[in-house]
Amino acid sequence: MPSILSISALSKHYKSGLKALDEVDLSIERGEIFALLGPNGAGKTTLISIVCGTVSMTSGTITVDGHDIAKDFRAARQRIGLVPQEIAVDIFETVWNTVSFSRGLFGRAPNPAYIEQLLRDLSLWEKRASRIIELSGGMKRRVMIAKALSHEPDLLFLDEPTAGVDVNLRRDMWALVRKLRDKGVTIVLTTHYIEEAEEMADRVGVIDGGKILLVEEKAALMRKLGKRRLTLALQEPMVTLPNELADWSLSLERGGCYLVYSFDAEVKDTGMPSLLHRLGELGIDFKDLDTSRSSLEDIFVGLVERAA
Ligand SMILES: Nc1ncnc2c1ncn2[C@@H]1O[C@H](COP(=O)(O)OP(=O)(O)OP(=O)(O)O)[C@@H](O)[C@H]1O
Repeated sequence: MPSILSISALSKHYKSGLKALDEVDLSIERGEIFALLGPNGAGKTTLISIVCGTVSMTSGTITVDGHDIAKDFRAARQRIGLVPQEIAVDIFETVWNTVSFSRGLFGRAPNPAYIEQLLRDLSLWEKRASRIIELSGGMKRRVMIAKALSHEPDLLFLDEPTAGVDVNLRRDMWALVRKLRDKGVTIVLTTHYIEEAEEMADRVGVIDGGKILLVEEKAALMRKLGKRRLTLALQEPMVTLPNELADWSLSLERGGCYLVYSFDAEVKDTGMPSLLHRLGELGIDFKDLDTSRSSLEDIFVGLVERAA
């Protein structure tokens, strides 16, 4: 079966001369949650807008469920749901009408039972007769999702789904996205919250300056680039590292009060026991120790810095 979304050699040069996308290749597989990460201005929204037909491409090819967006736009677009960053609905319209009308715009026959189930799944059923203006911010966001799903798309784009929402709502959104995936919807989300990608994504893509820097399964990425850190709070601050410790990758932090050892998270012989033994021999005492694993955020920042 072909990928649900296949992008090849996609470039976008805005009239200003800015190259927002530069020969981007990307395939999204059916049923996955894919997180597209990138700093401000990386090209994420441009990419989504081109796939959804609101921005024209300069060159490249895009197919959605096998339909080329240049040749067969309607069929391609019908398979896509888009939840944009901004809440864009008629605020004086009711929840029910907003979601039902949107289905009609995609040429789908009315299906009140489907819309009812959708509103129930999104905890909006009780609010179906309310006007959008009467809803809380979190409910408005859920209406945007219901609207995007009204025509039963296979591929859902969520552009910054949790920007500016509180922690509880963010967790609700994550649960909702997982539920949608379990129902067979493929999800592409853009986010600045690396925690969000770490929590939800099956695969992660990193984009910067209009170029895809990396696409990788999240777990493999964390394994490959992840480091562990052993932090020792020293009894006595150290000014420099003694030569006797040159075999370990060590650094001093916070005015020499902490000794930090970074090591590969995956290797069998971490070098940690021998380091602790050596410290004992050298009479270097510590009052506390802590180990941690590098986060997707550390990996992301490292990648973008290297590219810059
Ligand atoms: N209509 C436009 N005309 C000219 N340049 C544009 C236009 N829209 C976007 N750009 C530029 O294209 C680049 C990519 O913008 P885009 O909105 O795709 O980035 P993004 O990754 O979505 O950023 P953010 O995370 O801030 O939303 C930016 O430099 C932006 O200023």
